[in-house]
Amino acid sequence: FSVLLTPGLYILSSDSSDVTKRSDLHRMMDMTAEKLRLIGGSVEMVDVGTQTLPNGSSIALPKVVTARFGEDPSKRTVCVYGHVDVQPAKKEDGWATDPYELTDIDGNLYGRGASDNKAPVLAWIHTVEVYKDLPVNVKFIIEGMEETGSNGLDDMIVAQKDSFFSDVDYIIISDCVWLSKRPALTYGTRGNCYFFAEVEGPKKDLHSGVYGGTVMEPMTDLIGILDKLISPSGKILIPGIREAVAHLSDEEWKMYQDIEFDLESYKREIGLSQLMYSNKVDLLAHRWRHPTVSIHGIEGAFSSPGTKTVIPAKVIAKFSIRQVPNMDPAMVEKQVTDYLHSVFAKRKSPNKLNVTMVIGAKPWLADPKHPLYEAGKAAVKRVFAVEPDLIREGGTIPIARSFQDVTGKSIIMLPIGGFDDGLHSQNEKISRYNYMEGTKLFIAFLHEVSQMEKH
Ligand SMILES: CC(C)C[C@H](NC(=O)CN)C(=O)O
Repeated sequence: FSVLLTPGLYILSSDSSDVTKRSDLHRMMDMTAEKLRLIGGSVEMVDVGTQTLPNGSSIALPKVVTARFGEDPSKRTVCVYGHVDVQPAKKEDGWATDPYELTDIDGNLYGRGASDNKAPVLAWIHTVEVYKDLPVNVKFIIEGMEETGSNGLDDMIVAQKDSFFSDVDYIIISDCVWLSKRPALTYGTRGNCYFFAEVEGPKKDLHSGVYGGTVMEPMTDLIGILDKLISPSGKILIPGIREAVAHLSDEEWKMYQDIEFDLESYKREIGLSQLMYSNKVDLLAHRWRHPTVSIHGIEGAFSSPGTKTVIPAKVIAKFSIRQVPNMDPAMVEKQVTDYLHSVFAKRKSPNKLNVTMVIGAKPWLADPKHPLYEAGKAAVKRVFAVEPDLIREGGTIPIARSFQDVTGKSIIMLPIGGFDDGLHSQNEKISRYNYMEGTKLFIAFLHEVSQMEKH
């Protein structure tokens, strides 16, 4: 994947959610391991088992790549986590360029996974490569299933807690972006509970002219229950969800208040004239530390151009709920399942509803007063000559909380992606500036960590 930063070259479509692309994902892990070996790492590819597909069959999960550089007991040891799988992307989604051909336009490198998370992983590899004498020991753990919930990684961490992780002092994650043009350090992420809600009716699709009006349609049922998840003003309607949310403390409110963030530029960036909240603190709080429901798509629905007049026999809605302290995915699974069944029952439909939670990732929160964040601030000041923003992230790094709970190590998130990188969207990119200065930031950060007192 060193091809990532060579414009005009093919980037592997390492889409972890599309099982037909699994061979590309396996190649991606092999190339990652090879790159780490080439620069002198002791590399292992850890088998994390298989994945069971909805049809009951199973396929191999991509191996997790671990690497070690240096074993000097007098130095601190950091572990860098990253992922080289990506979200789905098709040119027809509205990309200006082929998502799998890296394209350099005006200093921006466009391609799926450019910012999330291939360039940051590569920047870490280059960091290790350029140091003649690393000031700290560096370990890597690079996975290929982050975008579908880090399947298999939890068990691996538990299994290697007393081996791979035993000498690790700190864990560093660079899988997020700045809030604005100002560099940032991230101390919290939301979790994610991802659901499939399937409504199944007739044994096959039906002609809506011939059968319409005589059957209760699965799509109508599905849209009806989806509409009961969240109100137009963003109030989650599932009983129990809002009650679990931790209160926003005065200290946190003040931190948000002090962050420079311009709502007008935010509107411009996403192309909207109105937001859900019109003041900065409310907006940031709802982006970072309140739950939300997002409806992502409906499998089985007619979605091509044109006018097919069908009644789909079976439709599966995909939606997710971002998790914040003190929500618990197991509890959320029960709340959502019970609620949707009760709403569906009121429709008195003969169709069948099946609700399953396919990802249950917890939120993560660190103490931004930990000395690791002082090291981060010093590194940002050295490279960018400004103080970083201390921010939370609305997205999810599924494994962050397990790293914290299982290994007990302190974590810092050190983003290098730009606020407008378009993660998961059309025309994802990373700028050459962020990539180059970001690499310098990592180099400076390792130096700062080597100067820290051990915690
Ligand atoms: C559980 C999600 C699919 C994880 C995903 N993570 C990221 O985008 C970070 N690279 C998310 O949607 O937040």
